Amino acid sequence: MAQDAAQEAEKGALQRHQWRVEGMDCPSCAGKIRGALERLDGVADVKVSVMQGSLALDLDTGRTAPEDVASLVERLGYGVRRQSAQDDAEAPSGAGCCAGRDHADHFRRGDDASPRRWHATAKGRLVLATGVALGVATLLRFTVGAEIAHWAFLAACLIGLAPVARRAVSAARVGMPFTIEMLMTLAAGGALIIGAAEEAAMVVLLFAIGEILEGVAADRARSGIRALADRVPREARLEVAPGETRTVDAAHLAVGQVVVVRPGDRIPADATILEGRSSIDESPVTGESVPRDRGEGDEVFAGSINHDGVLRLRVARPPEDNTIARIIRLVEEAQEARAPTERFIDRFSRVYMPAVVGLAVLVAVVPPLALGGEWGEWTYRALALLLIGCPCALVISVPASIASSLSSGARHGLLLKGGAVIEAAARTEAVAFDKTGTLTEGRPRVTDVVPASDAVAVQDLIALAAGLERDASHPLAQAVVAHAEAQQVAASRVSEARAVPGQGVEALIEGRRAFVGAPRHVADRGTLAKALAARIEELEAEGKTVIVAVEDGVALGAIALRDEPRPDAEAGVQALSALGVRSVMLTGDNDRTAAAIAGRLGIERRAGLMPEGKVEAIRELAGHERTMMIGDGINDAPALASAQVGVAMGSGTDVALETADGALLRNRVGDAAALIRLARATMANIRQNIAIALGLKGLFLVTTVLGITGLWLAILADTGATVLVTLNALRLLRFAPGGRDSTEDNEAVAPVPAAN
Ligand SMILES: Nc1ncnc2c1ncn2[C@@H]1O[C@H](COP(=O)(O)OP(=O)(O)OP(=O)(O)O)[C@@H](O)[C@H]1O
Ligand SMILES: [Zn+2]
Repeated sequence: MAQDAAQEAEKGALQRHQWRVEGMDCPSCAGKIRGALERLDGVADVKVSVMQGSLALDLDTGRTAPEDVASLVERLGYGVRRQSAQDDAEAPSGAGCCAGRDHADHFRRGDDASPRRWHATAKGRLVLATGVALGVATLLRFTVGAEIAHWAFLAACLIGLAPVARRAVSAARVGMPFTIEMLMTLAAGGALIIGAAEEAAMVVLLFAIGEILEGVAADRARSGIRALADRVPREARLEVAPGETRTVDAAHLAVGQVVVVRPGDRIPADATILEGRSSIDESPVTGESVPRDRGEGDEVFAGSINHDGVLRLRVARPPEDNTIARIIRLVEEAQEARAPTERFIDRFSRVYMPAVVGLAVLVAVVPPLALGGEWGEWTYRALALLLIGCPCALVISVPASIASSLSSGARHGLLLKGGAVIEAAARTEAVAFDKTGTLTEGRPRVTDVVPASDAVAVQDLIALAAGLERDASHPLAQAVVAHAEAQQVAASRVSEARAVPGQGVEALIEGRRAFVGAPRHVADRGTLAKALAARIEELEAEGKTVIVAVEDGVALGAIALRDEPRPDAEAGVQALSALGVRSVMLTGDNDRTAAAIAGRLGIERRAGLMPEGKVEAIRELAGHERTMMIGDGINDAPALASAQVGVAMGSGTDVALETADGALLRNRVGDAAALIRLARATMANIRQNIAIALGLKGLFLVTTVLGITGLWLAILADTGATVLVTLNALRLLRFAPGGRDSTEDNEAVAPVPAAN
């Protein structure tokens, strides 16, 4: 307790500060910044996000000034701009486009993240300058002669090397001697000293080009997800008076405001329809390409396209909390979440760099001393080895694949929260589906009403059931109430209604005890006539769910309901078994009903499960098979959490987006298989990338020590590997959930024409 208080007091001195950082291309950049800042006095909880280009940390300004943080980041070679401070006069007045409204505007516009033309960046100018100098030097060699050209090459090398060396020294001064910049500086500097100026200049140029290419690749993966934000229109037609609208900035809409959306326009905010009916294309948000019919009271997502009707909408969420904004945020966060493989690579490269430097020293020293080798020759080989120690390709191999994969998935409504989840999903052996709302539409309808005897009127049976179910939220309850309304039967008055999870509803009706619910739970509460029981079994064998209404210890009759399987449920289960993945249906429904449905879909079943029983069933499955649980996210959070991977199905439910490991936004059973295929494709891609990176390194390590390849081939191999690895990762952006020949899915990804 006392310790807590002390920590609190200490925390009181710390304040959160944020910056935007430009020029970070890979996790090693983030690592460098994090490492350097963590060594500063009075700094805690440093968060660097490569994808968002942001830096946040807790700072005790008494010990380190915010300006010192910024200047350190600058010295490491990055552009930096103060974003916001919690409460102070230091906030750059008027700096930035939108102080205070940062998030809303940035997620939509992504100005800061949008790539600048490469030649306008510091790195771009460096490449141009070095390239021109190198060209001039080459020209001089063939005209004036080698003597003067040597000095020109030296100049070209120094032009390119100076900023790199500065960054290397800054990093070394804050305790990080082993950086890529340091390797470059040592190698190129050493080459200059042994008189290989021409090659040194070439190496510096190739290194600079490689850095730019890396940045381009990182931007590609980034813009894949940023593009989603552009689907929200910038303008909205705000209703200012009945029948009168004014065009306003959609980023400034507030909850409760009313907007009008014309046919063909995009919807500017997550909203509820007040008036109008239209077919709405939600593909920009959920990836679902079949438009849905929406009317009064329905919710719509920002970014969806309104096809045919004029809609009046009430804004339901502020712009920065729109579903699409949350999806983007989630994917960006996921892109930072490190996979186990990635952590391994990180640790590996931390050992790898010093090891190669050590090897280089040995190569420079041992052969000349022990074997009488020539000093110049072996120094040269050692310098080339230093370049091979650059782990760039290796370091970006995993995150590049994961970033592409997550972007690609998000565009098809397949969300996974990070690399660790992808790894787990790829190894899935069994998928457990919740029945209601996941395998089925979740909209049961009453099909049969069966009174227990002629003494009971159908109307009375419906009235009793509807009275009991009136306030229950279960889909069965809603179906019964809807049926009563359609039949114009007034619900009976009940009191003290109480839902019994997994069983039904109990209540009092004029002082008598009443119940409606599962037939197997009737026994405790009353008697079920033989004939009725037999009829119930028949109905259940048809795949219907039957509930029984009991009053005063006597079952008055049964109501059968049917919940249709989703149209692609059977195909979805088949797609999974084509991947070698077993499917199991979990349900609270009775076994006969479950068997009828499972038989149609070709899926295994566990029926009659109470809510806690589902969790147990998952634990048991997950105990001997890697299990993915797919549920509608509404009340199966514990079951989702018990599986290796918990995936929520259904677009827009907050629970789905926030609590599960992943989500299928398109309400398609087939997307379970698509998710696993994407995860497997990603893992295969990662393995290829590691093989490319390590393979090329290994190859050139050997050829360098043997003296077959020299300095510039070493750096070319490094740049080449980096480019290959990123290009390979970008292939994942072309993933099609329905398989290679699915054209329909490609349409869903195609850019939709802007509405305004
Ligand atoms: N409000 C209710 N009215 C009538 N019956 C109910 C109600 N709630 C539960 N039941 C009965 O209990 C059974 C199990 O309900 P539970 O909510 O556990 O499963 P479910 O959500 O309907 O199905 P699934 O497990 O497939 O998603 C239902 O099939 C039904 O017979
Ligand atoms: Zn890098």
